[in-house]
Amino acid sequence: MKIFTAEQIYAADRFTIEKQQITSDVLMERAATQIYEWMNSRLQGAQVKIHLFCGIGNNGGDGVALARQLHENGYSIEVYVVNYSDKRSKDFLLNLDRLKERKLWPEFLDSGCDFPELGRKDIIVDAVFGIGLNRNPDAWVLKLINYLNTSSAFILSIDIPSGLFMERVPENRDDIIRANHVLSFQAPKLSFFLPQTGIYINQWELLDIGLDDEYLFKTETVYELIGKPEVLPMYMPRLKFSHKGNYGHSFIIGGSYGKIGAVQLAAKACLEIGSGLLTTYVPECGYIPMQTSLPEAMVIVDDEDEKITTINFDLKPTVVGIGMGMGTHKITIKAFSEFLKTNTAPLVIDADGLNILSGTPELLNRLPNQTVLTPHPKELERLLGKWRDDFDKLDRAKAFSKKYDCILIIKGAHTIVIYNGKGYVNSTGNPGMATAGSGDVLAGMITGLIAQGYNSLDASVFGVYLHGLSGDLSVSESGYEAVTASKLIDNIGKAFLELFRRPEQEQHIEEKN
Ligand SMILES: NC(=O)C1=CN([C@@H]2O[C@H](COP(=O)(O)OP(=O)(O)OC[C@H]3O[C@@H](n4cnc5c(N)ncnc54)[C@H](OP(=O)(O)O)[C@@H]3O)[C@@H](O)[C@H]2O)[C@H](O)CC1
Ligand SMILES: [K+]
Repeated sequence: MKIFTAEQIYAADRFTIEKQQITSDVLMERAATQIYEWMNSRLQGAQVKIHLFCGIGNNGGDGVALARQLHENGYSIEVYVVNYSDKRSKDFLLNLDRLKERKLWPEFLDSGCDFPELGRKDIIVDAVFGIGLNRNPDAWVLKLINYLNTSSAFILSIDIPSGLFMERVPENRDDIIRANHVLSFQAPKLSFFLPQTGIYINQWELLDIGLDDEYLFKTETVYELIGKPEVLPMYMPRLKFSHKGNYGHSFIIGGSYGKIGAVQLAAKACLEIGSGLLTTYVPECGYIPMQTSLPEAMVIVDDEDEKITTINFDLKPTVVGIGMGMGTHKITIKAFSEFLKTNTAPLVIDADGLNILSGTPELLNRLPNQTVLTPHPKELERLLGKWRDDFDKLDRAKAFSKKYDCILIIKGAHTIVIYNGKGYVNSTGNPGMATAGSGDVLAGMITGLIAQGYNSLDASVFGVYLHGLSGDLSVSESGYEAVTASKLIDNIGKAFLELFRRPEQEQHIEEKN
């Protein structure tokens, strides 16, 4: 699903208005009706007090139109106009008049006024600012935002929490509405998915206001939210007349004394996701652990017992995954550097492989095209340098990926795969996955997908999605705290099955037919 910028959303509005031969207030009315229906289906006429805080732009206009619909259907409402500017929008004014025609008089809030009393069980509709916010709100508006945040009432934000910018991080953490739920129009907003801005949103949902399909389809976006519809077409079914040689030979290099487990996890995940063959390269101390825990894998050992000192092997891997638990000893750096001189296979680099790269950046020039790098935040910072904020981080990541023609996977609550100036924002996964070895599993999964013939970008996007889905399945079995990297591996198979599971309702209709 595309993630549009504010400019693109405004352009979509104009295109829709022109093509559907409607006025702009029809779009506003559609927006308000969608929110009304969402609220009504949950409240079912309950006599709870609904406080609507409306700005003076179109976000405020949505709020005022919603107030009218709620009132007409018997809900108990209070409307407040947050009078932060004289530049009231045309459709806001139109809807304000419609409210007054019904003898509904909003309370106007200005600097210096007292804020209304809010009950614990009340509902706040936040329609102060939408996607048009372009500067810091005045101090008294920030005070209001703070006041709303400290109330215990449920906050429903329209389109985006007020105070949250579309493309930059707020200066002060307290200047943004902390929404219990956001009802956003047509498309998700990038700020919902970044660590510094996503924290203001507990849950979000999209409402379709009928923006023109042609515009939405044709307009290219930099960011895309990756869900099932995006990954299903990537799936490569297995062929009936195939053998293990068709699914590639993965080669996983890593481990050091006390960290052989990282290779075990990556190797298991690589096999579980479908790699045809797998060889691991570990220090000698890893031989017995690898052979006993993973009988499917072949093992080559280094001459040294505790660390990798040379990477000598006599096989032609389809793909190499390197770095998990490898350490950054001088001699290991030398071995890695020598390996890069001759390697031509596609690469997935994780953990200490990344630390070596950031300490010896000249090695970056030796990476084959489309090498996949899977850094966690600290490793990413070592590669990119300190970023100003999450948006700057994305810009730096795009520039880095372009410079070295590599695929950069920014791991987080919403992992983002960066390549060729684009960002693929993952939608699966959960905080249970913040656990030891989770990254080793991801690196192994991506390696295993490349082995089977997925191109490195698809393998990254699909691998990240399946990894998150395995995490979601693990949580449904054991709760957040008990998710471990091994459980993620156990659920890779179920994640594949889940991809093809149709919603129960759909199955039921088909059975009846
Ligand atoms: N397609 C859709 O998604 C539709 C969405 N709708 C709703 O419209 C808003 C966007 O409305 P807009 O009027 O463009 O913007 P806002 O309501 O967010 O802001 C209004 C104006 O406020 C000014 N502004 C910005 N920042 C500040 C500030 N810190 N202090 C004071 N004033 C500020 C700015 O105007 P300026 O000229 O003064 O810069 C804004 O324009 C969207 O979020 C949806 O809720 C439509 O209803 C239907 C289509
Ligand atoms: K809002």
